[in-house]
Amino acid sequence: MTRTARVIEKSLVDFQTLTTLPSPYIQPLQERFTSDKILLGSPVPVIDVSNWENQHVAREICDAATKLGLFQIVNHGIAPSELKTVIAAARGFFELPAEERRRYWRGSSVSETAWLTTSFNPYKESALEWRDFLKFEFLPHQPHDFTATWPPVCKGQVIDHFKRIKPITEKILNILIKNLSSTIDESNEATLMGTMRMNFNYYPECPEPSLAIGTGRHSDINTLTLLLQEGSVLSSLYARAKWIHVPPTAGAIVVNIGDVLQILSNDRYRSVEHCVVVNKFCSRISIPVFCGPVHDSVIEPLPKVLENNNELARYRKIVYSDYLKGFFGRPHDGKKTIESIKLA
Ligand SMILES: O=C(O)CCC(=O)C(=O)O
Ligand SMILES: [Fe+2]
Repeated sequence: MTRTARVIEKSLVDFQTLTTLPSPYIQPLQERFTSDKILLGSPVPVIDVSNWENQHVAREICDAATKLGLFQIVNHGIAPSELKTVIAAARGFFELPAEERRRYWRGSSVSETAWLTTSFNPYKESALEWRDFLKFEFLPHQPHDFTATWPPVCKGQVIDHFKRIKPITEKILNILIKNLSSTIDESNEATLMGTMRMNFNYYPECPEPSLAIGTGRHSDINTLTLLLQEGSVLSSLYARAKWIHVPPTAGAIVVNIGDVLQILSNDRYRSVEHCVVVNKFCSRISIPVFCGPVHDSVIEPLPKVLENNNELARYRKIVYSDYLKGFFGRPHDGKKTIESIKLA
């Protein structure tokens, strides 16, 4: 058995007494995050969504989706105490004894819709990511009791968080699609929001953070991600232009545009490349909720967008399950997946 194989059989959380970074986690120089790569003075928009009907709010959302592909929302209606509860539930899971956590290990999880793993794609990566994650899937056509096998330590909080996030996701998607002179209807609903997935991402303290990466550069491939994050400047999310810090802000939710919205809008909206840096002294939790297509959706620019603007599709059509295979078949690698279906 190789050293990499041994490492990925257990969670990072079980390595906590290390003083140096194990070699499988050492990133090549060009992927390490150094301060000269950070763009200062270019703040991520923070949008107050206390009144969804306000035209100004819609304009700010569409503007941010067009320019950076990422923004934060505040006054969204989820109380700070409710957000803290779901973060605490995630920590509760990663603090369970190893043998309890192992029951959910990918490939042998006691649940078909919740599983734990480490890094992103450990068998394809030349350097591993410094992160464990527990994924929960809300897919159509599940038996009504599909959450029964989820970890009792966090199950209730995951269900509650999902119920609170879902209507916010729908409101943002409605605004973005309306701005394309289109509407959400039976023809596109399953593509825009047929599935929801939630991660508990856990980034433990890292002995040599400057050599590691928490989550490698990528854009999310779904439609829209609503992410709850804790952290600090040195253990946090960064998004591209150069790299812009996405400051953890109490009560705020990060919204990021995924590839499917970029494709559907024929490049009007931009999916945003992002990555996560890790820290020597504090661990970090983030909880993204990924809203996306059902697997058999055909992804292509919306006919209305092409028609209204008299333009040609910039992407070839693709069934979402094939798009997923492309993304999950390689390490995190910037925007390679969307580039692979771009028409010349
Ligand atoms: O931890 C974060 O802030 C972001 C994680 C992320 O990009 C992802 O899970 O897709
Ligand atoms: Fe992401």
